[in-house]
Amino acid sequence: MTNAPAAIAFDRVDLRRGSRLIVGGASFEVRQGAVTAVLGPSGAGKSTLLYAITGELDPSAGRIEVLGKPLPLASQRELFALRRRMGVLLQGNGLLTDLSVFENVALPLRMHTDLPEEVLAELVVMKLSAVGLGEAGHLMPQQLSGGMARRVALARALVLDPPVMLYDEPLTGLDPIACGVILELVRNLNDNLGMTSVVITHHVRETLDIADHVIVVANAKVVFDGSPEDLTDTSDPLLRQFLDGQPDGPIGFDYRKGQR
Ligand SMILES: Nc1ncnc2c1ncn2[C@@H]1O[C@H](COP(=O)(O)OP(=O)(O)OP(=O)(O)O)[C@@H](O)[C@H]1O
Repeated sequence: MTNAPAAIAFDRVDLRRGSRLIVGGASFEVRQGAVTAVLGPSGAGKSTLLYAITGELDPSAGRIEVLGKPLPLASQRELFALRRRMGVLLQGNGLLTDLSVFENVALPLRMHTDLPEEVLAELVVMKLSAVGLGEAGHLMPQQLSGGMARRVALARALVLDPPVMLYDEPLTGLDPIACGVILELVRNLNDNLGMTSVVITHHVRETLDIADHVIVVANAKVVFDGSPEDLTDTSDPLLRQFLDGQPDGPIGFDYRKGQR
């Protein structure tokens, strides 16, 4: 796994919002085929990294490469083509409440392909089955539990067979059992569909169990880049504060205008 080529590479990347540096000098690689967890305290810049990967936020310095393409891309057309190759599961599920589960999952296929209806239906049912909801196509979003809705959103993110899946806080609002189901799906889908996965999360312990590789962002920097085992065993005071959930330590929680 560690010798697999990089699906995503950051080289000394600075990300700003206005003049404010959110993440500075970030260098790391996401290996093809791996599940990479991006961890860090609230407001550290994890979602900002995701926006940089999807090309929604251009770096103010450094180089980003995604699936062999250096960002920013030359045209909107190229950017849309790249985005089609990235499945994104956002914090809210973003299901359309007036469409059935089937139609929600079918939406990207209807927008981006001209597949005949029977092929489209087969693909939708296949993806719903992959998340354990093969017989739920007729339900409306209001009839779903939180965990089921998250799985429908996942099926929709997967329906165009993206080589890369990006998950932003996929466990928010779910009970421990539903969290376990989602994390198991992340791992199994990654392996069975031959994908590369990036999981941004606050759920440190649970996610370390399924991750191959971990990046920790804190104090506007990448402060750890390594294996889950090395993170768990670390004696670094900043990482220990984060892992053990201690309120006092090297990680600052104050918002300061113009700095981090
Ligand atoms: N569009 C924006 N304009 C200005 N500042 C922003 C914008 N989006 C995020 N920020 C700031 O960037 C910082 C990092 O935010 P980000 O959402 O990346 O953190 P995070 O680590 O994902 O946090 P959380 O875990 O709470 O979701 C925050 O201080 C936030 O206020």
